[in-house]
Amino acid sequence: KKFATELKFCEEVLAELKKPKHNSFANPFLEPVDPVALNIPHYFTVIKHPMDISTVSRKLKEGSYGNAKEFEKDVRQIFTNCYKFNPVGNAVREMGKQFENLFNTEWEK
Ligand SMILES: Cc1ccc(Nc2c(-c3ccc(O)cc3)nc3c(C)cccn23)cc1
Repeated sequence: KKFATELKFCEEVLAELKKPKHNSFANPFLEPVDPVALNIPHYFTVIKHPMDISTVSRKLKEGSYGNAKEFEKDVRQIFTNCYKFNPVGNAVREMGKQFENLFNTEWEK
């Protein structure tokens, strides 16, 4: 796809991920994980590439993504971080699964 239309699509997908109606499962992924607030001081020793939707949004606005693939890579980093840190059975892990499902549905449109 032409560069501009590719990034326009990324903006549209991001807008959908941020909609309040998805808040029940998207919430933990909208802002950077705060290890102090969450009392998980070891977070940055476990997660080498922190990522969240607000950071993806900023990078998209700043023109940091050369193409849709680079955008997708950062979004999927959010999911892999979630699954690496939150063990099976943890509620946030299940929220990550729901959030990934939403992204996959929008991304394939
Ligand atoms: C002791 C403990 C265990 C698990 C968590 N996970 C967690 C995460 C999280 C999200 C993404 C991520 O890559 C890592 C963690 N976000 C939260 C929130 C918003 C509330 C409660 C728990 N949360 C927090 C504390």
